[in-house]
Amino acid sequence: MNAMNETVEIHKGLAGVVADYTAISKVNPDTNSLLYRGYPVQELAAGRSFEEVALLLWTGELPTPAELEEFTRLERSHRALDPKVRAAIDLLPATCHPMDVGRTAVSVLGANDPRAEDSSPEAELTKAKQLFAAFPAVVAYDQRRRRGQEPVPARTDLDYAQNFLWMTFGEEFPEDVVDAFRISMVLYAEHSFNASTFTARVVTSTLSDLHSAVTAAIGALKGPLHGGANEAVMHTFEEIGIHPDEPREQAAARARAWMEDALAQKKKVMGFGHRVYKHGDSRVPTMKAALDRMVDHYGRHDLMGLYDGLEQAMDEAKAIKPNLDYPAGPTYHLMGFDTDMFTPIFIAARITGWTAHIMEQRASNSLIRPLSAYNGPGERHL
Ligand SMILES: CC(=O)SCCNC(=O)CCNC(=O)[C@H](O)C(C)(C)COP(=O)(O)OP(=O)(O)OC[C@H]1O[C@@H](n2cnc3c(N)ncnc32)[C@H](O)[C@@H]1OP(=O)(O)O
Ligand SMILES: O=C([O-])CC(=O)C(=O)O
Repeated sequence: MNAMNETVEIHKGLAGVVADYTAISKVNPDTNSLLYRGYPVQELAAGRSFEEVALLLWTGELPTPAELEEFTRLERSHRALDPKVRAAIDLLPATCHPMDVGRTAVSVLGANDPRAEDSSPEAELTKAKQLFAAFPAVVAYDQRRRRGQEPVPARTDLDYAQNFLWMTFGEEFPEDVVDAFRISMVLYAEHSFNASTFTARVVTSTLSDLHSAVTAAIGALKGPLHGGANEAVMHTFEEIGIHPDEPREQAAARARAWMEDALAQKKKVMGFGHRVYKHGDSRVPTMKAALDRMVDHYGRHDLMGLYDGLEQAMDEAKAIKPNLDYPAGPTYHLMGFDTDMFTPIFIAARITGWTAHIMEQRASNSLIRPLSAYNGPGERHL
């Protein structure tokens, strides 16, 4: 049988392909920078709330005090766990991955939204805001039910980051911990045409609805080559062995040995490497600084030993740098999140970027449908 092999240039994984314009963010690997609507992400992480950053991504501008107040009111009034979502989650086994819970929750929210099929710009923005407000309760409820704990009702006197931690743990956290969490949300919010955002745009390009696009994006985020890497980082630390009282240098030495062995076996180590950044992820220094503060806060220098040991050994062997998932994973661990809740936290952050892209795609739509080159059997007949 003759195989057909069309000779065309293939862009495997769409690497290097520019698929469209976007005005939402600019990832620049040459200057190692990331701009949200023109603002450096480090500046936003230093001084802006996650609520302000969400509005910036959706509307293109930072909100006026009045706009922020209006959004704050709406966001705080949509924080409670929807009973229909709770009922759907309760039907899922505690053995399923929390990303499956997040995906199901968004799907249920969409099915119950009376404006699900209304894709006018006003309806889309409202749906984006409501999803932003509703999702933390899903993460909080899921972690608590897996631990056999009762849910903690949302509070309207706390900001987004404070309330997220409150609903998850039923306690108020010190300011530096809340700040590290807020910073992680800002850094995770948006990153141009990454795999999950592109998925959301593909779904939107068929003129499907916002919740369908976000549900699909969650599926793409789950994989360890994308968002799933933040929890995989913690699994690596666990495999190496976490010993809270171990001196930093000793932990570093064990981590180095583990990495040398992993690379000798040609393993991919999650939390390192990036499709676009080849000299380091623009967001890592800010997230690493937040992690350093958490390590001091919780007195867990053993974790920095593991962190440094892996990073140094990877750098020496392959010059591959950490991505945002590398410092984010241990940061969430120190705050007390269960490891498999890390990627659902990423959903909560990226809902902003995804929905901004859904609105942008819809405003200037063209069906996303690339071509393929055929390399199967030549024509044959029964
Ligand atoms: C928020 C985010 O989503 S950030 C990304 C999170 N994902 C991860 O951390 C997963 C681990 N990293 C990876 O798998 C990759 O670096 C990716 C998928 C992120 C980017 O990959 P690509 O741009 O396609 O690069 P590719 O996978 O081809 O790697 C190029 C080379 O570097 C190596 N490499 C890249 N990343 C890693 C890694 N994490 N561990 C070991 N080797 C690696 C590859 O094995 C390959 O080596 P080779 O040329 O000898 O075969
Ligand atoms: O841009 C990417 O390919 C992955 C990433 O870092 C992100 O989505 O934040």
